[in-house]
Amino acid sequence: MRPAPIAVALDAPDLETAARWASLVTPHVSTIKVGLELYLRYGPEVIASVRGASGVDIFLDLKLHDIPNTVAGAARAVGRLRPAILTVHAAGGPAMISEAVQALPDTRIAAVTVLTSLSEADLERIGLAGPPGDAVRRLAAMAVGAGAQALVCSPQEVAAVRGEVGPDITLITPGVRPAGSGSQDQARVATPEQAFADGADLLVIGRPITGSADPGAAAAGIAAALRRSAAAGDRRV
Ligand SMILES: O=C(O)c1cc(=O)[nH]c(=O)n1[C@@H]1O[C@H](COP(=O)(O)O)[C@@H](O)[C@H]1O
Repeated sequence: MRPAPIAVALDAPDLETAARWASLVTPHVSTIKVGLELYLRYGPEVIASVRGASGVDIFLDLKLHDIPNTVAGAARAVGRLRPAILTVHAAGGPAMISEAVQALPDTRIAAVTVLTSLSEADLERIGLAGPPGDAVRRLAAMAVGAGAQALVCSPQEVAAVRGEVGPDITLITPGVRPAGSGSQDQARVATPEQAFADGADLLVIGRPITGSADPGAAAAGIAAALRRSAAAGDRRV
């Protein structure tokens, strides 16, 4: 059985916990995500620890955001870790995105549009007044024009973004919460089934899996729910 299109966010305080979560979930999911907490504490060695002997894809979520030359150098610096996906902030602009893409030809550069933790009220305070979907679509089109092969947006916008950028761009959605789970610090959320039905290619899920008493069973349960959705033909795009 193919692993489900889920990236488990290993937002762990220590390497042992991250490696344990990784070994529990990798039979069920395609991807594991290493973010700032682990990478800043342990550096590149964390990747080998969580990858283990598995063939799981590594999603390195560093959300790079700086001038183009600095981001190009940072992207080259992580190239030897062979991440399948590396994030940059779309708001860094087209030249920055393009430099990251050129620096790492074998990695999918994913541009983060509008963080899923931000509400419409937050966006107004930042100076992006209007529905979040408008800013997400603008940033998505700009990022793809600059060469990004993947985008990060909330599941609430994924169908609109798919309409904007077409079928060939990988759409990644955090802000995923199984029915009955609390949204915590996420503002724009939907269920895994909804995100998948609306066209997400990869669902980023952290605490609903890693905060469960049995992360392996939680990952397997969500993977099975996605398989049922796919079998029922629920995917609309
Ligand atoms: O780039 C990301 O992965 C990301 C972008 C975004 O807009 N929102 C977002 O939550 N994320 C990441 O997705 C994960 C979500 O984790 P949970 O909220 O625990 O499911 C975290 O590791 C975040 O860093």
